[in-house]
Amino acid sequence: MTTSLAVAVIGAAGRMGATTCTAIEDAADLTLVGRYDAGDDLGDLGGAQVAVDFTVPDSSPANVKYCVEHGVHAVVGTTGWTTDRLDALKATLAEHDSVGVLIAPNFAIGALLMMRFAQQAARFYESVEIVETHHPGKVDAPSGTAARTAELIAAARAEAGLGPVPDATKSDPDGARGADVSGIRVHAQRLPGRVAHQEVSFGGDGEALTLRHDSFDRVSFMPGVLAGVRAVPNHPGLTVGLEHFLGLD
Ligand SMILES: NC(=O)C1=CN([C@@H]2O[C@H](COP(=O)(O)OP(=O)(O)OC[C@H]3O[C@@H](n4cnc5c(N)ncnc54)[C@H](O)[C@@H]3O)[C@@H](O)[C@H]2O)C=CC1
Ligand SMILES: O=C(O)C1=N[C@H](C(=O)O)C[C@H](O)C1
Repeated sequence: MTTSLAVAVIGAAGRMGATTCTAIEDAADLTLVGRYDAGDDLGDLGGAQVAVDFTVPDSSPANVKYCVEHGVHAVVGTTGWTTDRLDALKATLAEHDSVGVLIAPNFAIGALLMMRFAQQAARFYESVEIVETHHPGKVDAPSGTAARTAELIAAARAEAGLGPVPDATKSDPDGARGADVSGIRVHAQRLPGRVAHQEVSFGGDGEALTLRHDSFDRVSFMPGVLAGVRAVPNHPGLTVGLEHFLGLD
């Protein structure tokens, strides 16, 4: 007989939280034991073995700390995990070494593949830029996915001995060239009708390579979220990136 994994959702009233609650309810091997949103006391998290956090960047670290301190594994989709926040979480996890936390900038399988392909292509091209497009309700820019893609590309470029991306711009008072993330230009668009989209454009002598991923619906994130929920109890400590649970590393 297989036992069901008890799961709580934090941020349950939000766009991703609500979709996640439905996906858990529809999964035969998972039981939704708690829905929490802003202002709720997390209490014993309904007896959850795993909590999923889709809240806001400034709330997520405290929620995840609470989970770890209560022996509950966590799957985190919320963005905004700076190095300082990750370091603080690692310190908490060091005191609770049987607990696992997965922080995933993007749960969509195609987005993970796009990031991996971008990492592979990076060393072959002199120039690269990223354009991310999201719904106007998104509170952070650039997206966690774009920031992570830029960091992966920057690391691959450095390893290949590539210098800075050529750019003759001398005057840009309004920031038309976008954000500089680890030396990679990132541009963010916010448009109604969009969910989550990213294009990585590489340029070389007389050629271009464009990698594009589109999430047209939040259900695109659910197979990844559920894979993370099922795997995280077997991965104590901190894992950043769902790819590490999918054999993509
Ligand atoms: N990793 C991934 O694949 C994805 C990540 N995201 C990220 O997930 C986060 C949430 O996105 P959405 O659902 O679109 O936002 P949303 O604004 O629709 O939902 C956030 C929810 O969190 C609640 N909340 C705020 N503070 C809270 C607290 N302290 N405790 C409990 N609940 C709290 C809000 O009331 C709201 O219901 C964002 O950081 C977004 O970038 C979104 C989509 C996919
Ligand atoms: O806020 C969103 O919607 C999304 N957030 C994540 C991000 O910032 O990368 C993942 C996905 O892009 C959707």
